[in-house]
Amino acid sequence: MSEQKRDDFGWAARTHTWRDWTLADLLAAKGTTTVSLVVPARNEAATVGAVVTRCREVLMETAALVDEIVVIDSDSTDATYDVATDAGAVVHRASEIRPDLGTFRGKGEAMWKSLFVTRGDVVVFMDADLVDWDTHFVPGLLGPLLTDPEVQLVKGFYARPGDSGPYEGGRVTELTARPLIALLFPPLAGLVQPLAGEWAVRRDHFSHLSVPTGYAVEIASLIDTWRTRGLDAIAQVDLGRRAHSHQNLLDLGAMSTQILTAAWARSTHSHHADAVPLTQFVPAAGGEGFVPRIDEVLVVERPPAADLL
Ligand SMILES: O=c1ccn([C@@H]2O[C@H](COP(=O)(O)OP(=O)(O)O[C@H]3O[C@H](CO)[C@@H](O)[C@H](O)[C@H]3O)[C@@H](O)[C@H]2O)c(=O)[nH]1
Ligand SMILES: O=C(O)[C@H](O)COP(=O)(O)O
Repeated sequence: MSEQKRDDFGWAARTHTWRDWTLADLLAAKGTTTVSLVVPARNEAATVGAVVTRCREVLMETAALVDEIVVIDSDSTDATYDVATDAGAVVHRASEIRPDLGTFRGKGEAMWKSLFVTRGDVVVFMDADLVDWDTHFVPGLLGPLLTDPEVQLVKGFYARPGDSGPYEGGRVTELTARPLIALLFPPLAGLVQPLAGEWAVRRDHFSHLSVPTGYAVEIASLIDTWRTRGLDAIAQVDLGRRAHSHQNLLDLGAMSTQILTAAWARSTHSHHADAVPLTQFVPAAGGEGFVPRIDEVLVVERPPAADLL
């Protein structure tokens, strides 16, 4: 396979490593800019405590880079709320934020709702299920935003050590996101991890975007940022390595459906229903043969939060 680049749309110029900035550089560049770290979490009692504690100690107490750490509890049925509170985060239940706006399941919903309870000029998102990561993720993501006023959104990328070696992007990334980008949004093809949950964005920009309530929040934000602000508004930063807990393949099918729907809506087509019926096949009771299982995958989008603040 040829590794020659046909057209990288200038991604080399907007690709950085977290080592490009020291903490001292970033603290100086931060000035009066405020930073919120937002962690959407659904049933992450096992890992959210370490994410909050380590970020609080290193990024709030040792260095004043982050002004608040907010966990958005996304309909958890485990002890996520209490564990995150004990670790020192401000914790909100997504369903209790702006109850007048109703509530939907999903990660994008938690992130959209975070705009109503945080105050940072810059919002950094980080998954709660990280098991191999470090606190430099946050300064790394802030680097381009604090030093280049044109940048609106910064994606993290990393090696993802796994069964098929360190260079795969993840199953949905390789089987849905990359082919989709190649077909419909080729200028975004230079993104190493388009679905990374570790990314940062200016509040003023994110609050003007329509936000899918589920897992399409990442792909939608990238497409909409490129369309409204141009490619120079996006940067990506190598954060080293990261491992997380894995969903089963059938659940990733629902994630792919949400991503495809959001991309479809942003292509020349549009989709108006709130859910897409996804047929999957599971073993029949008794173990003989397979039966269809139809999952109504939620694909609702929230309007720009700026209209509702
Ligand atoms: O309804 C939900 C589902 C998930 N999460 C949280 O969102 C984060 C990421 O969820 P996860 O299910 O671990 O996602 P992945 O399978 O790892 O999916 C990857 O790809 C998704 C699609 O772009 C991104 O949204 C994810 O951040 C990214 O890690 C975790 O903290 C979850 O607890 C919620 O807050 N609410
Ligand atoms: O980024 C992805 O493609 C999804 O998070 C799935 O990742 P996984 O295949 O490593 O579970």
